[in-house]
Amino acid sequence: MSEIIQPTVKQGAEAFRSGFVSFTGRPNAGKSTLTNALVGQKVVITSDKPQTTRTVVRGIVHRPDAQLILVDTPGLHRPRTLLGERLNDLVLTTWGEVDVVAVCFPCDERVGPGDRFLVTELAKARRSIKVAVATKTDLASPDRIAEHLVEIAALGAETGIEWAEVVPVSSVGGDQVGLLADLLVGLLPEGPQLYPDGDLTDAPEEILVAELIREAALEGVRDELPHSIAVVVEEMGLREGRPEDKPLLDVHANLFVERDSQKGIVIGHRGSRLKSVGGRARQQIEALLGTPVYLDLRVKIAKDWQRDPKQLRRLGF
Ligand SMILES: Nc1nc2c(ncn2[C@@H]2O[C@H](COP(=O)(O)OP(=O)(O)OP(=O)(O)O)[C@@H](O)[C@H]2O)c(=O)[nH]1
Repeated sequence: MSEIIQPTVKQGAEAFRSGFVSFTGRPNAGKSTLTNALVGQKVVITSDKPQTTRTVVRGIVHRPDAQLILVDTPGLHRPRTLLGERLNDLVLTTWGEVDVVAVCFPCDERVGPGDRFLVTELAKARRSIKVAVATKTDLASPDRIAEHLVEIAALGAETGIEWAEVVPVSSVGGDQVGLLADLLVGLLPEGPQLYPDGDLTDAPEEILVAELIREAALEGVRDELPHSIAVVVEEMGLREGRPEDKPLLDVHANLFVERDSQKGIVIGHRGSRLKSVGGRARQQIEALLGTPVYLDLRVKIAKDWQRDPKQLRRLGF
């Protein structure tokens, strides 16, 4: 899935364009949902818990005239843990490498200090073109959207950023998503196709599967617990000796929490919660990979892993 093929330049009246776009914005701004809406399939997980995104995952939009590679970054925030610092570093590095940075400002929230912090940092990344996206327009009145666009323009002026475009969209309603794709393509440099037709992401399957399990585990948990959950796929492979028309994919995964008390919550009364998490995750994995799945999911404690460099490495950060 992840191989980069030899560049081929597609022929046509208009030159083919290709490049990288990074969505950024405060936690919960709708970046992951927008990535999936543009790709047309779920390639990154989403949730209503802030700071869901931890890895840089790429979604790939294939068009006859262009290839748009979307880089989904964690939300930038004032770091409180070592994990927080690592995630912020990842964001700053990404901004220096992409062609376009698109900042998401959710319409159901005012432009605020969190946005100002982020945009002030972004202004330092001089190389990339900047676009503003007003997300979640389905949650706001036309008047509120208009006001929001004015606030976004003012923030640009205040921080010295010149927005190449300011685009209102609703990923859930599918509103203006196509227009946003057109505008982004227009900002990309001319270049060859970078990924094979049909590839929608270059994240390894183990990562996608771990993320789907984490997404299922995040549903219904509160407070600090979402941040304490990490999932690692230890082993994944087709079970041997199965008939060719009845394959079964074995997935062995560990779900880490930071404390004993959290383990109890995740497992639930007599394992009920873990069972439903496993069931939901299994359905999503089967939908993604198109094979029946046997999911062996175990809960383990990695004490205070968010603050421990050794544990962070082990969990892939
Ligand atoms: N109504 C509505 N909800 C949306 C829209 N886009 C995203 N959401 C919701 O907003 C929440 C956050 O969306 P995500 O896409 O996970 O946000 P994110 O910016 O990637 O979040 P982090 O990974 O935490 O930084 C989820 O509950 C989404 O369903 C939209 O266009 N309309």
